[in-house]
Amino acid sequence: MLTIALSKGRILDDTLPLLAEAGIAPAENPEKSRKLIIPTTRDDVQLLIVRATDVPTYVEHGAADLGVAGKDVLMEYGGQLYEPLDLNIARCKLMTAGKVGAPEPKGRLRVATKFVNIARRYYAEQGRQVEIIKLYGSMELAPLVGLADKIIDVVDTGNTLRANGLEPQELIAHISSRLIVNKASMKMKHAELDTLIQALRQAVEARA
Ligand SMILES: Nc1ncnc2c1ncn2[C@@H]1O[C@H](COP(=O)(O)OP(=O)(O)OP(=O)(O)O)[C@@H](O)[C@H]1O
Ligand SMILES: O=P(O)(O)OC[C@H]1O[C@H](OP(=O)(O)OP(=O)(O)O)[C@H](O)[C@@H]1O
Repeated sequence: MLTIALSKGRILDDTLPLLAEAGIAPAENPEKSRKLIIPTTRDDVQLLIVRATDVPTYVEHGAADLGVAGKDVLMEYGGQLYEPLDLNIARCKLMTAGKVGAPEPKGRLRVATKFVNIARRYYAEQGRQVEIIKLYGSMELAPLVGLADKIIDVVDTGNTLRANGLEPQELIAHISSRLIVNKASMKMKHAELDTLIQALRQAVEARA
Protein backbone atom coordinates (compact mmCIF):
# COMPACT_ATOMS: atom_id res chain seq x y z
CA MET A 1 0.00 0.00 0.00
CA LEU A 2 1.18 3.53 -0.83
CA THR A 3 -0.25 6.27 1.40
CA ILE A 4 -0.24 9.86 0.15
CA ALA A 5 -0.83 12.82 2.52
CA LEU A 6 -2.57 15.83 1.00
CA SER A 7 -4.29 18.94 2.35
CA LYS A 8 -7.71 20.19 1.25
CA GLY A 9 -8.00 23.31 -0.87
CA ARG A 10 -5.33 24.51 -3.23
CA ILE A 11 -2.96 21.54 -2.85
CA LEU A 12 -5.67 18.95 -3.38
CA ASP A 13 -7.12 20.91 -6.34
CA ASP A 14 -3.75 21.16 -8.04
CA THR A 15 -2.46 17.68 -7.17
CA LEU A 16 -5.51 15.62 -8.23
CA PRO A 17 -5.01 16.34 -11.96
CA LEU A 18 -1.37 15.23 -11.68
CA LEU A 19 -2.36 12.05 -9.82
CA ALA A 20 -5.04 11.42 -12.47
CA GLU A 21 -2.34 11.42 -15.12
CA ALA A 22 -0.49 8.85 -13.03
CA GLY A 23 -3.68 6.71 -13.06
CA ILE A 24 -4.82 7.54 -9.50
CA ALA A 25 -8.22 9.08 -8.73
CA PRO A 26 -9.98 9.32 -5.35
CA ALA A 27 -12.90 6.90 -4.96
CA GLU A 28 -14.93 9.73 -3.41
CA ASN A 29 -14.65 13.51 -3.42
CA PRO A 30 -12.18 14.40 -0.63
CA GLU A 31 -13.47 18.00 -0.44
CA LYS A 32 -16.98 16.76 0.37
CA SER A 33 -16.30 13.56 2.32
CA ARG A 34 -15.92 13.63 6.11
CA LYS A 35 -13.54 10.68 5.78
CA LEU A 36 -9.86 11.33 6.37
CA ILE A 37 -8.67 8.16 4.64
CA ILE A 38 -9.84 8.10 1.05
CA PRO A 39 -9.44 4.99 -1.10
CA THR A 40 -8.53 5.48 -4.74
CA THR A 41 -9.16 3.74 -8.04
CA ARG A 42 -5.97 1.82 -7.31
CA ASP A 43 -6.28 -0.81 -4.56
CA ASP A 44 -2.70 -0.20 -3.51
CA VAL A 45 -2.97 3.60 -3.09
CA GLN A 46 -4.86 5.61 -0.44
CA LEU A 47 -5.02 9.32 0.39
CA LEU A 48 -4.80 10.88 3.86
CA ILE A 49 -6.44 14.29 4.27
CA VAL A 50 -4.48 16.41 6.77
CA ARG A 51 -3.76 20.08 7.53
CA ALA A 52 -1.21 21.62 5.16
CA THR A 53 1.31 22.18 7.97
CA ASP A 54 0.90 18.57 9.17
CA VAL A 55 1.83 16.93 5.84
CA PRO A 56 5.61 16.81 6.60
CA THR A 57 4.92 15.33 10.05
CA TYR A 58 2.88 12.43 8.65
CA VAL A 59 5.51 11.74 6.00
CA GLU A 60 8.60 12.05 8.20
CA HIS A 61 7.12 9.63 10.74
CA GLY A 62 6.11 7.16 8.04
CA ALA A 63 2.35 7.45 8.66
CA ALA A 64 2.26 8.40 4.99
CA ASP A 65 4.85 7.28 2.41
CA LEU A 66 4.61 10.49 0.48
CA GLY A 67 2.87 13.83 0.47
CA VAL A 68 2.57 17.23 -1.14
CA ALA A 69 3.59 20.36 0.78
CA GLY A 70 4.44 23.98 0.02
CA LYS A 71 8.13 24.85 0.13
CA ASP A 72 7.21 27.46 2.79
CA VAL A 73 5.85 24.70 5.02
CA LEU A 74 8.93 22.55 4.35
CA MET A 75 11.36 25.40 5.09
CA GLU A 76 9.55 26.02 8.36
CA TYR A 77 9.39 22.32 9.28
CA GLY A 78 12.99 21.30 8.64
CA GLY A 79 13.14 17.53 9.29
CA GLN A 80 14.48 14.60 7.33
CA LEU A 81 12.54 14.11 4.11
CA TYR A 82 13.29 13.35 0.50
CA GLU A 83 12.04 16.04 -1.86
CA PRO A 84 12.36 14.38 -5.28
CA LEU A 85 10.04 16.57 -7.35
CA ASP A 86 8.96 20.19 -7.69
CA LEU A 87 5.30 19.89 -8.74
CA ASN A 88 5.30 23.52 -9.86
CA ILE A 89 1.84 24.10 -8.35
CA ALA A 90 0.58 26.62 -5.72
CA ARG A 91 3.28 29.04 -6.79
CA CYS A 92 3.71 32.16 -4.67
CA LYS A 93 6.43 34.14 -2.92
CA LEU A 94 7.43 34.25 0.71
CA MET A 95 7.92 37.93 1.52
CA THR A 96 8.19 40.50 4.23
CA ALA A 97 5.51 43.18 4.12
CA GLY A 98 4.69 46.31 6.03
CA LYS A 99 2.39 49.33 6.02
CA VAL A 100 2.56 51.40 2.83
CA GLY A 101 5.03 54.24 3.31
CA ALA A 102 5.87 53.36 6.93
CA PRO A 103 9.45 54.32 7.86
CA GLU A 104 11.85 51.48 8.66
CA PRO A 105 11.71 51.22 12.46
CA LYS A 106 14.97 51.89 14.26
CA GLY A 107 16.16 49.27 16.72
CA ARG A 108 14.38 46.04 17.35
CA LEU A 109 11.92 45.04 14.64
CA ARG A 110 8.66 43.29 15.61
CA VAL A 111 7.70 40.67 13.02
CA ALA A 112 4.43 38.73 13.11
CA THR A 113 4.27 35.44 11.22
CA LYS A 114 3.33 31.78 11.32
CA PHE A 115 6.81 31.06 9.89
CA VAL A 116 8.80 31.67 13.08
CA ASN A 117 11.79 29.45 12.17
CA ILE A 118 12.10 31.01 8.72
CA ALA A 119 11.82 34.49 10.26
CA ARG A 120 14.47 33.78 12.87
CA ARG A 121 16.89 32.42 10.24
CA TYR A 122 16.22 35.24 7.79
CA TYR A 123 16.89 38.06 10.25
CA ALA A 124 19.83 36.22 11.86
CA GLU A 125 21.50 36.10 8.42
CA GLN A 126 21.00 39.84 8.18
CA GLY A 127 22.31 40.40 11.70
CA ARG A 128 19.09 42.20 12.54
CA GLN A 129 17.60 42.21 16.06
CA VAL A 130 13.98 41.07 15.91
CA GLU A 131 11.13 40.11 18.16
CA ILE A 132 9.11 37.37 16.48
CA ILE A 133 5.41 37.16 17.25
CA LYS A 134 3.81 33.82 16.40
CA LEU A 135 0.39 33.97 14.73
CA TYR A 136 -1.69 31.21 13.14
CA GLY A 137 -3.42 33.31 10.44
CA SER A 138 -4.67 36.75 9.36
CA MET A 139 -1.09 38.02 9.64
CA GLU A 140 -2.01 41.11 7.60
CA LEU A 141 -3.87 42.49 10.59
CA ALA A 142 -0.83 42.71 12.86
CA PRO A 143 0.79 45.92 11.46
CA LEU A 144 -2.62 47.63 11.24
CA VAL A 145 -3.27 47.35 14.96
CA GLY A 146 0.30 47.92 16.16
CA LEU A 147 1.01 44.31 17.07
CA ALA A 148 4.03 44.22 14.73
CA ASP A 149 6.04 46.40 12.33
CA LYS A 150 6.13 43.77 9.61
CA ILE A 151 4.79 40.38 8.67
CA ILE A 152 6.23 37.43 6.81
CA ASP A 153 3.65 35.64 4.66
CA VAL A 154 3.11 34.18 1.22
CA VAL A 155 2.09 36.60 -1.51
CA ASP A 156 0.60 35.73 -4.88
CA THR A 157 -1.40 38.54 -6.53
CA GLY A 158 -0.67 40.97 -3.67
CA ASN A 159 -4.43 41.60 -3.33
CA THR A 160 -4.56 40.64 0.34
CA LEU A 161 -1.70 43.01 1.18
CA ARG A 162 -3.21 45.86 -0.88
CA ALA A 163 -6.66 45.40 0.66
CA ASN A 164 -5.07 46.01 4.04
CA GLY A 165 -2.83 48.96 3.19
CA LEU A 166 0.33 46.85 3.20
CA GLU A 167 3.06 46.51 0.59
CA PRO A 168 5.42 43.66 -0.25
CA GLN A 169 9.01 44.42 0.74
CA GLU A 170 11.78 41.82 0.74
CA LEU A 171 11.61 38.51 -1.16
CA ILE A 172 12.65 35.60 1.06
CA ALA A 173 11.96 32.71 -1.34
CA HIS A 174 10.07 31.65 -4.44
CA ILE A 175 7.58 28.97 -3.36
CA SER A 176 5.93 26.02 -5.07
CA SER A 177 4.65 22.71 -3.78
CA ARG A 178 6.93 19.70 -3.60
CA LEU A 179 6.46 15.96 -3.53
CA ILE A 180 8.00 14.68 -0.31
CA VAL A 181 8.85 11.06 0.48
CA ASN A 182 9.58 9.19 3.71
CA LYS A 183 13.20 8.05 3.83
CA ALA A 184 12.51 4.46 4.92
CA SER A 185 9.69 4.09 2.36
CA MET A 186 12.07 5.20 -0.37
CA LYS A 187 14.22 2.16 0.47
CA MET A 188 11.50 -0.38 1.33
CA LYS A 189 9.05 0.49 -1.47
CA HIS A 190 11.55 1.74 -3.99
CA ALA A 191 10.07 0.20 -7.14
CA GLU A 192 6.48 1.39 -6.51
CA LEU A 193 7.58 4.84 -5.44
CA ASP A 194 9.96 5.22 -8.33
CA THR A 195 7.21 4.36 -10.83
CA LEU A 196 4.84 6.89 -9.24
CA ILE A 197 7.48 9.63 -9.04
CA GLN A 198 8.38 9.12 -12.71
CA ALA A 199 4.70 9.27 -13.75
CA LEU A 200 4.23 12.51 -11.78
CA ARG A 201 7.44 13.92 -13.22
CA GLN A 202 6.13 13.28 -16.73
CA ALA A 203 2.79 14.92 -15.87
CA VAL A 204 4.62 18.00 -14.53
CA GLU A 205 6.98 18.19 -17.51
CA ALA A 206 4.11 17.84 -19.99
CA ARG A 207 2.69 21.08 -18.62
CA ALA A 208 5.89 23.11 -18.68
N1 LIG B 1 -2.43 32.81 -2.45
C1 LIG B 1 -1.68 31.77 -2.77
N2 LIG B 1 -1.36 31.52 -4.07
C2 LIG B 1 -0.62 30.45 -4.39
N3 LIG B 1 -0.13 29.57 -3.51
C3 LIG B 1 -0.42 29.76 -2.21
C4 LIG B 1 -1.19 30.86 -1.78
N4 LIG B 1 -1.34 30.79 -0.44
C5 LIG B 1 -0.65 29.69 -0.06
N5 LIG B 1 -0.09 29.06 -1.11
C6 LIG B 1 0.72 27.83 -1.10
O1 LIG B 1 -0.16 26.73 -0.93
C7 LIG B 1 0.14 26.01 0.25
C8 LIG B 1 -1.15 25.54 0.89
O2 LIG B 1 -1.92 26.67 1.21
P1 LIG B 1 -3.35 26.54 1.84
O3 LIG B 1 -3.94 27.91 1.83
O4 LIG B 1 -4.08 25.41 1.24
O5 LIG B 1 -3.04 26.08 3.32
P2 LIG B 1 -2.85 27.01 4.58
O6 LIG B 1 -4.03 27.93 4.68
O7 LIG B 1 -1.50 27.60 4.51
O8 LIG B 1 -2.87 25.91 5.68
P3 LIG B 1 -3.96 25.67 6.80
O9 LIG B 1 -5.28 25.51 6.10
O10 LIG B 1 -3.46 24.40 7.44
O11 LIG B 1 -3.85 26.88 7.67
C9 LIG B 1 0.97 26.95 1.11
O12 LIG B 1 1.85 26.25 1.95
C10 LIG B 1 1.70 27.75 0.06
O13 LIG B 1 2.86 27.06 -0.36
O1 LIG C 1 -1.34 37.77 -2.71
P1 LIG C 1 -2.66 37.08 -2.67
O2 LIG C 1 -3.08 36.57 -4.01
O3 LIG C 1 -3.73 37.92 -2.02
O4 LIG C 1 -2.48 35.76 -1.81
C1 LIG C 1 -1.92 35.82 -0.52
C2 LIG C 1 -2.87 35.27 0.48
O5 LIG C 1 -3.10 33.90 0.17
C3 LIG C 1 -2.98 33.13 1.34
O6 LIG C 1 -4.18 33.06 1.97
P2 LIG C 1 -5.39 32.26 1.26
O7 LIG C 1 -6.03 33.07 0.20
O8 LIG C 1 -4.92 30.90 0.91
O9 LIG C 1 -6.33 32.21 2.43
P3 LIG C 1 -6.46 30.98 3.38
O10 LIG C 1 -5.09 30.36 3.54
O11 LIG C 1 -6.96 31.64 4.61
O12 LIG C 1 -7.40 30.10 2.63
C4 LIG C 1 -1.96 33.90 2.19
O13 LIG C 1 -2.07 33.58 3.56
C5 LIG C 1 -2.26 35.34 1.87
O14 LIG C 1 -3.15 35.89 2.81
